[in-house]
Amino acid sequence: KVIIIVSYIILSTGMSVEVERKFLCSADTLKTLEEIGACVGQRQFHDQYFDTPKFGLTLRDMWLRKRKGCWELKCPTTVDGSEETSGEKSKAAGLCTRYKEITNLPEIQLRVKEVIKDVCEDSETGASEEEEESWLSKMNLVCFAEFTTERRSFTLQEEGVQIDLDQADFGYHVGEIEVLVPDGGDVQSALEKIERTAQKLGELKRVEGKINVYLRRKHPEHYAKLLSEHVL
Ligand SMILES: Cc1ncc(C[n+]2csc(CCOP(=O)(O)OP(=O)(O)OP(=O)(O)O)c2C)c(N)n1
Repeated sequence: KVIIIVSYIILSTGMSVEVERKFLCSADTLKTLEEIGACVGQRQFHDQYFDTPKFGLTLRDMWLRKRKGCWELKCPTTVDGSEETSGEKSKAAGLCTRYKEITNLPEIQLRVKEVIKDVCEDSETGASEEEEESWLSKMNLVCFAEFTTERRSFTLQEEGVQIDLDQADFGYHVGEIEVLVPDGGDVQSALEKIERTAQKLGELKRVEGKINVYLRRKHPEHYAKLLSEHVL
């Protein structure tokens, strides 16, 4: 009983669903955005992505990342049985991705361990700062991608969405319309907000995300495998 309660507490923290649509930000889109949106900030961050040497996480569509000292794990929303409803099978839903975003380190470690248990050493994972890097080696996780992004963020207040314009240091830029839905929240309404925002911004061309392009350029074999396994 205690184990069930503890698991429930762990699983109910640091979790939300990120619904987003990536687009090519043309000069026209930027002009429209500056007219109808409010700029809410500009920042720079460095991302490091981790996986096992045989890519045991990303081949299962799980993306472990460290950004500004914080850990994040993005994994498919279908993992926990929260399948999309028929109402979401729209054109708008097809243009968006939705991933469970976990930011609670003990839970990230639990999920990662579940997926790559075959390669883990038989020892406890530590959450203290000194032990932080040791959990990576215990789970045989190495950094396979890192880059810095310059991000400008806008908001359309009436929709409650965030629009990020990213310039990555390996020479790639991309825009994204994003809504963060709290665990158990309304994904359908997030999709509708994104669709209305996209319509306001004009004709949006669909493009790949930064890590996709990074992998295509720096790890072409793994990128090809992710395509053939239908992860990307
Ligand atoms: C079109 C498409 N893109 C990515 C994936 C896989 N995938 C899911 S999460 C993910 C990791 C990258 O997540 P993303 O949201 O693109 O990162 P970023 O651009 O930095 O935005 P932020 O996290 O700051 O909001 C990937 C590759 C997919 N299956 N299909």
